[in-house]
Order: sequence, then C-alpha cells, then structure tokens
Amino acid sequence: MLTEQHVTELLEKMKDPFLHKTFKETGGIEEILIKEEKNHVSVKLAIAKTNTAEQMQLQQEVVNGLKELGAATVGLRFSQLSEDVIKKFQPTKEEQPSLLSEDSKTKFLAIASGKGGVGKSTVTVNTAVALARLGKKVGIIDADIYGFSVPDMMGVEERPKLRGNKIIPVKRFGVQMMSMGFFVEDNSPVIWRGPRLGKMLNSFFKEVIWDDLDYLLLDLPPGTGDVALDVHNMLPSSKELIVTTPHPSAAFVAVRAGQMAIDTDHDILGVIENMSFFESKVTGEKEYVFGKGGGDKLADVLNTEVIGRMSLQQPYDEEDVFAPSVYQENHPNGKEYQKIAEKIIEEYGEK
Ligand SMILES: Nc1ncnc2c1ncn2[C@@H]1O[C@H](COP(=O)(O)OP(=O)(O)OP(=O)(O)O)[C@@H](O)[C@H]1O
Repeated sequence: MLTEQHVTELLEKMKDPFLHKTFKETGGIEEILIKEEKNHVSVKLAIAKTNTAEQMQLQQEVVNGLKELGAATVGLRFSQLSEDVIKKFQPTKEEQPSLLSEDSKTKFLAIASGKGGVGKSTVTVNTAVALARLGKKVGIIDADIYGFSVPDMMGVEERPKLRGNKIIPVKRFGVQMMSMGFFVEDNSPVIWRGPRLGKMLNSFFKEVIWDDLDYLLLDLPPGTGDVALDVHNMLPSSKELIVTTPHPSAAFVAVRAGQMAIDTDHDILGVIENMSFFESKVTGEKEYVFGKGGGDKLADVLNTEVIGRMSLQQPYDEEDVFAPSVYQENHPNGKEYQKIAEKIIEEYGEK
C-alpha cells in the first residue's frame, strides 16, 4: 500500500530543475495527501521557477515515479520557492522565455470527452476559430496523438517549417496548430508507447515557436484510459471543456472524463452538448435524434453548466475554401461557437 513515507522518500531524491538540488535540500515538498480509497496522491512542490518547460519535465518524472509506487491517479501542484531559499542555492543558468515561462500570458484550455466520435476535435477546432474571430491569438495542440485529426479538419495540407531546430506552427483562420499528423507519412498509425509519446507532447510546448498566444487549446485523447490519463498529467494547469452527445450512455461515460479532469486538478469550465438536435430546413422543427438531456445531466453531476448546444449539421459547402469541419460565422453552429468563445473569455476574466 502507498504510504506518505514512500512518497516522501521518492520526492526527497528528486531535484529542483533550476537549483539542481534535491527537494530534501531545498525543503520544497509542501504537501502530500493520500486518498486511500481511490489510490490517489496529491502533491504540492515548491520550485525555483514555475510554469516552465522544466516544470513539465519534472511533472512527468513525479507522476511516473508515483505511478510506479502504485498510485492510480496523481494530482500535482507547484508553487514558488521563497527568494531566500533560491538565493542560498544560486541558480546556475537563465531560463529562456517560453510558452510555459513565468511571464507567459497564455491560458490553457483542454477539450475532453468520455469516448471517441462525439465531436471533441470538431469542438476544439471551432472554439479556436471562434476565439480567433474575436481577435484573440490562438493555438491548438492536437494532443490526441494516436487519433490526430485537427489539420485535416481545418483543411491544412502544408507541413510546419523549421527555424534552426525549432518548429514554426502552421496557421489557418488565424489559428496556429501543432499535430502529430504533421510528422507521420501517408496517414500511417502512430505506434509509439508512453515515454516517446510524452517527449513528443513536451516538444510541442518547448520546441515550437508559438507566436505570443492568448489561448492554447488542447485536443485530448478520448476516454479515460492510460493515454488520456498520461496526457492529463503532463499538461500544465488548465481549464477543461467536456464534450458529450445528448445520449444518456455518452453522458454517462463523459462523467468519468470530468472526474479525471478533477483528479488531475483541472477546473471544468463547462459542458458542450454536440449533435443535440437536428433542425429541419423545411419546417424548422427540431428532432432529438440522439435523445435529450445528456448534457444537462453531465453538467449537473460535474457541478458545472452546459455552455453550448450544437445541431447535427455539417458546415456549408464552399467552393473556394476547403476546411471540412470549420463552421462559417453565419452558420447556426458557427454562431453558437461565437457564444462559447465569449463565455470562455469571460470565464478567464478578460472582460
Ligand atoms: N454537430 C455535428 N454535426 C454533424 N457532424 C458532426 C458534428 N460534430 C461532429 N461531427 C462529425 O462527427 C465525426 C466525429 O467528430 P470528431 O472527430 O470531432 O469526434 P471526436 O470526439 O474528436 O472523435 P475522436 O476522439 O475519436 O477523434 C466527424 O466526422 C465530424 O465531422
């Protein structure tokens, strides 16, 4: 059984990534909480610089270490070590400014679902485009590494360019994006396992020249399996949108995705009910093809609200613009996404 002593022993040996001193030396272990019934460990560590790429690396190390000790889920928070302690150990090198650096103003928003096919990637892409339409600088990381679809949905055929050994993201409709899809040939399957996967995701944060982002949206892998959990644990602190269809069984599995967000210390910003209804073009009548109430039920259980309901409808066909999943601004779903984007901006306290 996992005990506080085991966790302490593990953490005391690990090092602060900037001071290169163990947490035993820096006194950086601030809190260890174990929920025995769920096999969940919550840890708070003080480090010399928070919200950096180094923090992510450490985050991964801590999570892997705790899982090896037997934890099923891990909640990890970081805080700032006091100036006095930092001075005592004198940092060795200056860190480069990055997306995850202290002065970064980028807000993270992850999009999750209980199962595949409910429209999680469609929601990611359209929420990003809607934020960009409101003048925000937006990026997407397609963290659904095995099931990447963002470039395809946005009709992107070009690949990112390199500057030195850094990658410049591809941009369309004002949205910068990075996806595993750019690095595989001919749509072949990705057969990587955990560590390499983690490295790839890490490099999407560290080795990409993101252009001054206001928002970075992350399309998470569907479900609540190992990959989804690993990705959750690797992400910096972020808010989440949970996507479901109105069908009761879809909403039921989505509860678990919501629970995973909570267990990994991510706030749930709201639920999006996709494919809520079909509206007849002829009579304007709504038909509830997949049933009713799934989104409300899910929001209820997760103590949040439904912030958007999308009709079952494809974007309009356009002759000169190819982007199979991007709704136009005047499309009913496009308008609904604008409302969601406004709500997000409000939630992040920008208005
Ligand atoms: N509101 C909608 N109306 C019509 N089709 C939709 C709608 N939302 C999504 N779709 C279609 O449903 C399919 C699945 O959507 P999407 O790929 O976004 O789901 P997903 O949850 O991300 O799936 P996965 O996680 O398995 O990749 C796509 O073909 C998409 O175009």
